[in-house]
Amino acid sequence: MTRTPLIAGNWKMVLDHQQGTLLVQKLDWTLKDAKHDYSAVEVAVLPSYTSLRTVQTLIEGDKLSLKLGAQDLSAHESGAYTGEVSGAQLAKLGVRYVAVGHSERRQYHGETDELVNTKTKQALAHGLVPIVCVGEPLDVRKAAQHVEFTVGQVTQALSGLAKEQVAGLVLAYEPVWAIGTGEVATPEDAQEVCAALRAAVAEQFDAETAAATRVLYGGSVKPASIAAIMKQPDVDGALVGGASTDAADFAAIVRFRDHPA
Ligand SMILES: O=C[C@H](O)COP(=O)(O)O
Repeated sequence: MTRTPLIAGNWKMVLDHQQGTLLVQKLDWTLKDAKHDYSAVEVAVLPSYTSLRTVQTLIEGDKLSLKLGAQDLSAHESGAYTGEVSGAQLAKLGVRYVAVGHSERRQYHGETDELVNTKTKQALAHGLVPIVCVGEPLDVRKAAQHVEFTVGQVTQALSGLAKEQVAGLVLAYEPVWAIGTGEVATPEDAQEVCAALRAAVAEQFDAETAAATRVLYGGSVKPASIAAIMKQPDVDGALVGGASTDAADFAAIVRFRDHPA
């Protein structure tokens, strides 16, 4: 089973729509110059809600090959939920990917595994591809409980889904201690957990499903660290935060095949 690598840039709450436009234009030029084959390595950007429309217009108008993603969605279908954005609204805007259960949502907004499961189902119901994020905090890693912890998060996030749905979604392993800290998990750390998550999907669904599901690594990914991470057999891409807000760095990450591991 071949899994197309995915490099997704999560801009978090960093760029406004004008900065986002510039970034996408620079990224597109850089990748065009490098003759990037988007069918060989897929590229997505996840702007803030306020920039989605601008980036979508740019992608559509200039026929860019970048995919559009959102950073979150509401667990509700529609109605009186002030401040929330629904899966239907995102789908209408041409959004393809949506991050669900990012550790910053879990940490600062109290998102539970149950809520992550509901949001995953909402995303799928609207034809969006959820990027389901899991990862252990430092104390769990120190206690060597990281595999059990992240497998538990994935099992609950995927509960009640059909195997066809799981085959099409994306998991992202992001150890909390490596996010925005400059601490990158070693390629072997990333492989250990990504392989365990795939095995957990095989157990919960089946081997064919697990072979199709893409598993990303995230946490201080930089141009210098990506190639070794991508060499790992169970790592199918990266969810990039800080480095995705710099066009040259993000393009270099997308072009990981150009660098020696
Ligand atoms: O969603 C992205 C992750 O939180 C990683 O962020 P970072 O690359 O800034 O560590």
